[in-house]
Amino acid sequence: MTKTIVLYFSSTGTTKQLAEIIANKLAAEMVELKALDPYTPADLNWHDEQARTTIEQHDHHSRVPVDPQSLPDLTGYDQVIIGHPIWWGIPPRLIADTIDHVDLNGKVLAPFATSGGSTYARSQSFIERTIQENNYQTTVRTGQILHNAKDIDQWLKAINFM
Ligand SMILES: Cc1cc2nc3c(=O)[nH]c(=O)nc-3n(C[C@H](O)[C@H](O)[C@H](O)COP(=O)(O)O)c2cc1C
Repeated sequence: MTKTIVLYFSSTGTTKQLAEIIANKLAAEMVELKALDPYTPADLNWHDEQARTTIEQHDHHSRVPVDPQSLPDLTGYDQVIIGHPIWWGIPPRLIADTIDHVDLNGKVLAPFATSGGSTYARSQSFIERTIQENNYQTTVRTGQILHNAKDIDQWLKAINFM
């Protein structure tokens, strides 16, 4: 039987809600990714040029450490779903650090996000580039911005996860 795990990062709970719906639908394990240095509300203020997330997200190819204790062992899983918010058009940079530190070789990876309006296109490129940087043999499905249970059903069917 195909085994799926859902990893998610969520700073204000929106992505978490969707990750929970997905995990329930697929009867999949779910794991929360945490920043090694947790984000404060001030860090998330995109109106502030000096806010931590503004600086991190504009620092190309940088990595933000994920808490290694939040990382699961992916041995035995065939399919990996990664959920995240969109920050400045792309995934939070700890998602790249996560990809660096879990072994995605041989897995099918399906990313999704929640956003205030951005599409998934730039995030898809970000995820695919990070997979290439790690030389993983990973099949990356087309990611999507998800809003509700209906979107989730459509997406999971489109990527052959349901
Ligand atoms: C620092 C920061 C930057 C953001 N940048 C974008 C963006 O570029 N495009 C967008 O559509 N939404 C943006 N958002 C909105 C979030 O993607 C959206 O609120 C998301 O659902 C939050 O998910 P979470 O509650 O799981 O953290 C940003 C939010 C924050 C905090």
